[in-house]
Amino acid sequence: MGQSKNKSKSLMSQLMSLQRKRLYMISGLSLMLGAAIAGQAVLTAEAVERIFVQKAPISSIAAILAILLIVIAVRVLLLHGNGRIGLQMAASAKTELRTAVLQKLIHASLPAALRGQTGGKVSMTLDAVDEADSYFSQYMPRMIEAAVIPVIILTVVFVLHPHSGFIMLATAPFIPIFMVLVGMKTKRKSEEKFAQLAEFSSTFLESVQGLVTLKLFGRASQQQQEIEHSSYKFRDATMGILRIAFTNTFMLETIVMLSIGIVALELALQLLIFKSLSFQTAFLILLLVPEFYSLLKNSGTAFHSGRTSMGAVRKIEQLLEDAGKEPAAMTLEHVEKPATVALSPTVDVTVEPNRRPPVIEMREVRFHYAPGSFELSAGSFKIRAGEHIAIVGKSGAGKTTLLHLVAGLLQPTTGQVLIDGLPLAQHQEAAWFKQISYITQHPYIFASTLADNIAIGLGRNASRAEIVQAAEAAGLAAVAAGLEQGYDTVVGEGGIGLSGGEKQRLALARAFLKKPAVILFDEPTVGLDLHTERILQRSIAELSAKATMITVAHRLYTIRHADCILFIDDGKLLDRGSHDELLVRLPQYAAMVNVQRKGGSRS
Ligand SMILES: Nc1ncnc2c1ncn2[C@@H]1O[C@H](COP(=O)(O)OP(=O)(O)OP(=O)(O)O)[C@@H](O)[C@H]1O
Repeated sequence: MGQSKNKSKSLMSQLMSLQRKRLYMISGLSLMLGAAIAGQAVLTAEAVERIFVQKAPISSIAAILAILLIVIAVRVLLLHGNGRIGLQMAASAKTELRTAVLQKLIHASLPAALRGQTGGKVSMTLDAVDEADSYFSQYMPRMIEAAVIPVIILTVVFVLHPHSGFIMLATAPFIPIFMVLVGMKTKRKSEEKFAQLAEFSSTFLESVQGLVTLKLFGRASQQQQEIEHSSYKFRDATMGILRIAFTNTFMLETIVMLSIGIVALELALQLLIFKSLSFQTAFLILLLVPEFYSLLKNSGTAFHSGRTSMGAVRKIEQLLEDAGKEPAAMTLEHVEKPATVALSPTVDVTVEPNRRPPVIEMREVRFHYAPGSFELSAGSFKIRAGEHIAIVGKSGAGKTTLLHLVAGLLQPTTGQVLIDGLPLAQHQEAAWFKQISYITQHPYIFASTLADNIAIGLGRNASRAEIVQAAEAAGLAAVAAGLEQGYDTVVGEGGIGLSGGEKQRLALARAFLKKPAVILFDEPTVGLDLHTERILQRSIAELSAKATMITVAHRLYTIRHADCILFIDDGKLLDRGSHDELLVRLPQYAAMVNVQRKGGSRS
């Protein structure tokens, strides 16, 4: 807890150190502002003295009034300047924060990226970062003003009339003491509020995404209640903060009023009873005292919003810490999408990979997601360059986990994955991802045109000719031809939907553009129509002709044609070898093949 508090400070202080120049500027402007406030009071007192006490004609104070107007204008400009710098600080700090959050999320390891709820992360990235605004736009400028200007005012008052100065000095600390007490409570409440907001956003997002499923299972109204409940909790947390804010303002006003009253009473006594003070001095002090307390009061209000912001920053920091907990694996940014099916003998186009396929070696690899949970023990084996490997085993055996270890999306708990003899962790992440295509069962389609979605396969801008060529090789050209705007049709969210087979062809087209040296392929478990399956089979065969291919295989065809089959059972690599070898020496494999044959799996 104590440690996390320090870390919160360090994130804030990191942000503050980036703003050092602006903080100096605010300090400088605040000094001038203090001088302007004192000057305005002096000039006003002088003018009032001349007109009302000395009964001088208005014309005699024309010069004073003119200077007073200039001083007021300067004061307004200085205030405006401080406000602007505050806003600039907030804008740049928010950019830093948002960039940090997005970078962390993008570069998080697979388990870290999947941890937590999407809606919560979205609300954190957008709302919590926005909430940090007031720390920079309000809290810091007001705090600097409160540290500089009251000192100037106090000095003037002490010079004029030390008694009033002592009263101000004695009453002023009540404001910061009160602020600290309230602030502590506000920060905790603010953290609560963000937890509630994250929960509310997650519930809402889940409900929208799973609306069809919820309706089909008759859970729509129950989910509605959950949203309602979640929104009430968020409302209560917000109201809790507002309640503190209102109480805070009321208490501050009371303290300020009492303090001004005490100084005014003392001035009146000195002026009327003891006659130890001139009207001009008393009036000047009376003008400065409200300025003094109003600055402290403003800093009190700013302190409240500053604490709220700190709660938000603390939440962001937690998110950053969570996302950074697994330094292990590489990022998801280059992960490719799905496709289907197995090898086919009809290869008629040569796809030259970007690089020579590497030798992949597993050395005593073990992995677990969390201590005590599922453990994968993959042992040691080598995948030769250009070899076609099938990973087989029951559902939940650990096939996808093994694929992710090879891809570098997960890092072994013990042991190593070596690429061309060098540990994967020592390879440049971007360079490694450039070599691989990961074709999952559920390719992600971005809300953009079909052409843009294919072009993702290439790190640079792909030409239309390259896109069309890749689409043709993946059997997607016919799909594009059927669309009204062809390759410029918007697909994904907000555009037209694509069928499962079309999505897989799109994923393949991306891979054709990329020309990977290693293809990781999570074969679809669901059947596709024969035509689609043939197209995909041919495309994948073409793509893998000169690449290393590792398939989580479900089809007997794929399994039988693999150079080597890895059989995994309950997290253990039981055996590896060719189809014929395993049939003879591994009864579990023979049993699985038997089941597949009986099940009529295409072979
Ligand atoms: N992110 C995760 N955190 C914790 N456990 C996980 C995670 N992902 C998978 N597991 C667990 O690891 C085990 C292996 O999962 P994996 O996805 O590798 O199996 P699989 O053989 O690919 O299964 P399937 O064929 O059904 O896709 C399962 O028990 C699963 O519950």
